[in-house]
Amino acid sequence: MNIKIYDNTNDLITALAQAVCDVAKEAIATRGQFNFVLSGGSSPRKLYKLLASEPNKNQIDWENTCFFFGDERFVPKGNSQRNSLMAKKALFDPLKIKNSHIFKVDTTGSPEEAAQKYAESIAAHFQKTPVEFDFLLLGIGENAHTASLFPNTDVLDETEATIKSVFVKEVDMYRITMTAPLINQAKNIGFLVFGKDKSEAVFQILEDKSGSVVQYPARLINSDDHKVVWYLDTAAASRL
Ligand SMILES: O=C1O[C@H](COP(=O)(O)O)[C@@H](O)[C@H](O)[C@H]1O
Repeated sequence: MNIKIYDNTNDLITALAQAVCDVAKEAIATRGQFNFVLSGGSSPRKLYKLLASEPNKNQIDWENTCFFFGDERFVPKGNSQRNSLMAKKALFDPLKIKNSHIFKVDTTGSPEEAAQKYAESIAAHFQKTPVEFDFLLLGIGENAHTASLFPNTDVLDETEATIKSVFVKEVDMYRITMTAPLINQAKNIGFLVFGKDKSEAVFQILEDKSGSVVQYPARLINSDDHKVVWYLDTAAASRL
């Protein structure tokens, strides 16, 4: 298991930003493109702002970077709950990223249609090559969900590497999410987790042997694999 623990959030975010830059450089040098999956919620805001400012912004060739979302809230374009809106403000606008490089979830149809269209746009981008993102960023909730893989939802049983819609009773809304098999195909996965409020979930996911993935969905992400790195601050790691 690959767990990195930092004294404070700033050190954590700085290290994670450097890891993103390193993967981006390697991906662009070898494959000509960096495919970067963003997470939502509030935790990544600081990371996005750091990536969009000196010196990090000059380390990545943004012209050859494409952005995706691990999950999205099924709400209309421009709604303040959208994960893509936070990324727009913190990352895309400051870096003047072209719209054609941002793969957003279109929520104009039904949730099922949104998931299908998103899966199709990703497949079209990768053409005939395997859908393996270069860096896939994740967070967790206090209930151990990751992306929109929430406890006790059917999408946890999905065996196909794809995009699915799911109604999450807990938050009373539809979400569009990458399935665990799709996430696990990524070349590099980074969990960004800080704060004491997440410490119990971190323990349940990484160390506790009781319960199941149905209760702690982030366990579906292969933590044994060296490509998965947990970036924690001491507060989030305090139960380990
Ligand atoms: O619902 C979500 O929550 C998680 C964690 O968010 P945070 O606000 O606690 O950082 C996030 O990773 C996921 O993308 C988001 O949709």
